[in-house]
Amino acid sequence: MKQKGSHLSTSTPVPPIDGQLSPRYAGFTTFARLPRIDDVAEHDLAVVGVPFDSGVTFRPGARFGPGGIREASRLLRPYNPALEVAPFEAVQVVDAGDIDCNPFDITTALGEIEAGISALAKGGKPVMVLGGDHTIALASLRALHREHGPLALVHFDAHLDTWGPYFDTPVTHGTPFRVAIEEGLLLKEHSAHVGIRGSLYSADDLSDDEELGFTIVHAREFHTTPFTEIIERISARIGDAPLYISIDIDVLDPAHAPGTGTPEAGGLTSRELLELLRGLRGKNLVGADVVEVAPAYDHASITSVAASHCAYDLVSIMGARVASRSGR
Ligand SMILES: N=C(N)NCCCC(=O)O
Ligand SMILES: [Zn+2]
Ligand SMILES: [Zn+2]
Repeated sequence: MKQKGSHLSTSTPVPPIDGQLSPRYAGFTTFARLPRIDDVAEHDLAVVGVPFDSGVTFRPGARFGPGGIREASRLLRPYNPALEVAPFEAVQVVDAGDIDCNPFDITTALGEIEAGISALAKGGKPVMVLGGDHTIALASLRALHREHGPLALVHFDAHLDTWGPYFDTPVTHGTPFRVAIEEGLLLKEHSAHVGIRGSLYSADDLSDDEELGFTIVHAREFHTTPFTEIIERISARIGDAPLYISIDIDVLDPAHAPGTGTPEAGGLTSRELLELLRGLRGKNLVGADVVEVAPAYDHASITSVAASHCAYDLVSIMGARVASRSGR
């Protein structure tokens, strides 16, 4: 059924469905009730789901992350006061649906995900990826590296994800950033992990990570270091490089994100994470992901709501940059 409030437009961006015309809990589920990619002639920024979780080492279920995040995103309103932008007004943001990827073969799936993201990013268009487990970040970095060359990375996570192979399998959700460094996808001196905590396999995990070139903002530093200083440190690290932000939702404390596969106590609050993202406004953000949302372990959509709000801020930052670059 054609939805009230949906329409095809030519000159101005097609906005999300208006909650005053069609209740926010009604109709087809797209991110923030945006138009689907097929509903518009062209897009400036795409949101895409990657329902893949064959790389997990503990609880499965992140394949249902895109659906959970989209459902929670119905509540989003068109104006983002924290960033002072109306992200869907100046540029055409679309929901590109989900990338079909093989659940039984990680290498095949990564190729499919990379191809899907590449198609959406062609010409340097920013992409907002909804995971999926953290394995998919590797495909996303490969795709965006093709467009932009080596990228700065800000990686929000409880885990380093620079471990080596598990069961002789080199690419899993515990390894994407090691492989990304090895493939030359990242600018080492401009990359950082934020929110790291929890038990490790050995003390070497930290020194191995340092040898790969990352810097770490540990979760416990949030107790001892002023928040603005942390933002400045991350911001200085990135500089003007093309930036990719990867958010593993388990960077949040399990109280703020119970719906995830490898939870670790002692994490960030959702307010802290959102403020960190907002501190990166104005950066050359070319792509981002929110991963590891596993709705089966969630309660009252706490995790999906947090993830959808992170994605909204990331879309706001990317959209504002596209708009200012094209004089819109
Ligand atoms: N990327 C996430 N969420 N977790 C990685 C955990 C890998 C491990 O426990 O060995
Ligand atoms: Zn993690
Ligand atoms: Zn991770």
